[in-house]
Amino acid sequence: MKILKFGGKSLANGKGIHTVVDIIHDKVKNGEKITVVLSARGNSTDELEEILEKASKNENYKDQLNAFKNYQIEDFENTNFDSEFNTLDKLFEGVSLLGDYSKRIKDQVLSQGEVISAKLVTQLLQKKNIKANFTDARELIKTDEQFGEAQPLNDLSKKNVITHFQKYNGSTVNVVTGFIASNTKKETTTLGRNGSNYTASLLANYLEAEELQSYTHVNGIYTANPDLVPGAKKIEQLSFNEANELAYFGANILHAKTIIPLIEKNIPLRILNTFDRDSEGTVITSEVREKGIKSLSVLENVALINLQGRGLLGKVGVDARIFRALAHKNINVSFISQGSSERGIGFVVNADKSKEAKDVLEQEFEADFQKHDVSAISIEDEVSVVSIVGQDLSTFHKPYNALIKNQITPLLFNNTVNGKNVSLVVRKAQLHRALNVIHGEIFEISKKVNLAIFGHGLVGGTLIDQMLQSAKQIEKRKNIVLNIFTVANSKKVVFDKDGIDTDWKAKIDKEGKSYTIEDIIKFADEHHLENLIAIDNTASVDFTKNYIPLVTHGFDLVSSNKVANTLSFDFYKELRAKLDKNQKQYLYETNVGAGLPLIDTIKLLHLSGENITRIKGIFSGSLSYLFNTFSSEERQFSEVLQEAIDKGFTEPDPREDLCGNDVARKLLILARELDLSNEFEDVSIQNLIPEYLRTGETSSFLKRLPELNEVYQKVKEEQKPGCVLRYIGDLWGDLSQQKGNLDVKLVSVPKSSALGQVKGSDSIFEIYTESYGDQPIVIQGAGAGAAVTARGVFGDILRLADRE
Ligand SMILES: NC(=O)C1=CN([C@@H]2O[C@H](COP(=O)(O)OP(=O)(O)OC[C@H]3O[C@@H](n4cnc5c(N)ncnc54)[C@H](O)[C@@H]3O)[C@@H](O)[C@H]2O)C=CC1
Ligand SMILES: N[C@@H](CC=O)C(=O)O
Repeated sequence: MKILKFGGKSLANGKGIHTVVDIIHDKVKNGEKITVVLSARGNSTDELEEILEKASKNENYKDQLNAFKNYQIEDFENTNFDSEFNTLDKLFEGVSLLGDYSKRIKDQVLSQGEVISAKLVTQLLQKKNIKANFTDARELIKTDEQFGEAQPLNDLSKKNVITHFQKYNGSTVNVVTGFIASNTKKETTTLGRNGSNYTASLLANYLEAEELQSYTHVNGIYTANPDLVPGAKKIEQLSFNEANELAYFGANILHAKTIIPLIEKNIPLRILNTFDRDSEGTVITSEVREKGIKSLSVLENVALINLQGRGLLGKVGVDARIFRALAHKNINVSFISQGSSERGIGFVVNADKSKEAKDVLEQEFEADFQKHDVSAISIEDEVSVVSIVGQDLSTFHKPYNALIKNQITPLLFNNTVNGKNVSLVVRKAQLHRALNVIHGEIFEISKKVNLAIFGHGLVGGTLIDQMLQSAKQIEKRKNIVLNIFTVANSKKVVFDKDGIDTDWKAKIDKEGKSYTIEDIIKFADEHHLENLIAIDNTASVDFTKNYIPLVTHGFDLVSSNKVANTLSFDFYKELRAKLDKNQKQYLYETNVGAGLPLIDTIKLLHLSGENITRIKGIFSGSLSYLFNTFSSEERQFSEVLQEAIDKGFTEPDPREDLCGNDVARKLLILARELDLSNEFEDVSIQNLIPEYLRTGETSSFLKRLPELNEVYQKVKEEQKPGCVLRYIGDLWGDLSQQKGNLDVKLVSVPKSSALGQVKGSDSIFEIYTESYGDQPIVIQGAGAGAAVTARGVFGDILRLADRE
């Protein structure tokens, strides 16, 4: 004999009911001996409870009651539930008159949900010529008188069940009401929420069934709730002990009580999906596998109670008083954490008991309040408990660190003495994100990194294309999913929580909306996006105002934009303090030398104590191209400059390069890497733009480029023979002092020198240090260009994504 139990979601609508009937029909036709246990349909139990509440408050409950009745019959015209509906009418009327109800009445009301669903399925089976028998569990399962949470009287119940089933020789399907029972006075009782599973498990035990099959709307037990964690994986097999732990820690697909009758008779429990008949589900047996399972479960409807006070410190018997007072009111405490330094005790109770728990404790500690030994008893309602079942403490640092990096600080932490389960209380608003972060870490499945890209011009646009092209490879090789959830320019933004696709440009043109940075933060928050990185590919001063809000809302930063690192030294320090405080990182390798590994090299040399004495070189890719080409070819200055612009080497406004600001910024960024506190104004800059061309629109400047020809032709011709023009940056002086000397200027150098040899758009950086003496460390390569810069930004993103 197999016991089949169908949950409310399987029975919620006509399609579900017919699927259930088909499953039963097929099994019977297959010659299987089965008994069926049913829950109430859909949300019927909750609905009945709500109507009851309304009736007791003398509110209009009749509309909702009529809707309830219609729901029960709507897809099934020939059914008749007059008797159940009359019972409900009378019960609600009585409650409405009295303005109150007892737990006994509530059980009578709620029981009608199971009676209706079992009667309905029985009738439908009979119509399909299956011998089906409506079985009211109240006739069989006898309990004590604890209405709402009744305990079965096992001997009596077992005797009743066996006698009843003996009446049927196995060819009849008993369709049994789950959840409900009765006491010895024949009054209806219920077995507590999720009680239908318990009914099925009791029947399996009494009848020594071969298997209990619990049909749900999911394919089995998952490593986490797949509705909340898309990466959750199905668990094929579990031991009873593991299932028990999961049940205790909130896996509501199981009920802790369900397992025990099955363990007693070693009956496997299989969790199946009504709507996916090919799935094997999860089977729970006594077999223990060597490598235990890990799973995440959640208790959502809980509250955290905090008892605080100086007088609690070291006082004997406080805990005992708390537990005694709560036990007296039948309030269960699931997790507790005690901190002597905080002089407080925090513990978790069911949310619906939190108010009562607070009242009880206020009474118990009334005298202690007066003596100021206890200062406050507070309730935090909006919390959830996440339990990592099977989590060894030795590796717990991984999920914990990941939580902290995502700005989720658990309110309370608790582990079992065997060190195999860890529970964390987190704020409800952070639950979704917390689950995904922990799950990603403990199962080492792909880590999702959520990216917000600001600026999609030459660099930003190339970066997006590079990322979309390599995303699959990166997921395969590094287990990292790069999810670009937003792209924004100076005016418009598009969002897609699941990641933009190759049509992003068209989307931003057609669907883009205006935005503020708060909209981006809100979107990430509302969609519980974890591992956030904001990428600045603008050249905007204004945008840098968003850095601190982004950091304080949990974003790491990557930027090709050099502005933030070259604003006042105060802002530079403030940003770093905010990054430290929020445990966030800011990477900007492309700020100097585009894709060249310059900043990292300087940082490491400086950190390792190497004394850097001077950094000199050609810092600008565009000006390198300009002067290399102009010096070696007989061409107009303006023609070569236009070429540098067209090749994407210059800044969005090329005057930023020509006036020396871009090189000055790079020099200042390196100086600050060496802990020098120079300001931008400290840089001595030779501006290459004649004064009369410095102001006005970029577009009009671009039209007047030929006016530069005469000036630079003269400079070229006035050089010594064998010399070429180079625009260089030089950082020098006693670099152990607060400030260094920073020079940006046009020089004429021998063609045969290191600087004179540089070609194309290459940059060259000579790093002089104490240990290397006169022989500088030289870094040379493409110093500008959208492709190399985007690659460098991509590298920074991967570095952040890859860290533990
Ligand atoms: N081109 C190169 O070789 C290198 C460039 N960089 C840096 O890369 C950055 C981007 O350069 P390009 O792509 O050439 O510029 P671009 O002008 O082609 O693109 C800039 C983008 O930023 C957007 N934008 C401007 N202000 C904004 C704001 N306040 N909020 C949001 N978006 C805004 C624009 O709408 C545009 O999409 C610059 O900071 C530049 O210094 C760094 C290293 C090398
Ligand atoms: N405009 C810059 C681009 C890189 O920072 C340059 O020419 O070097």
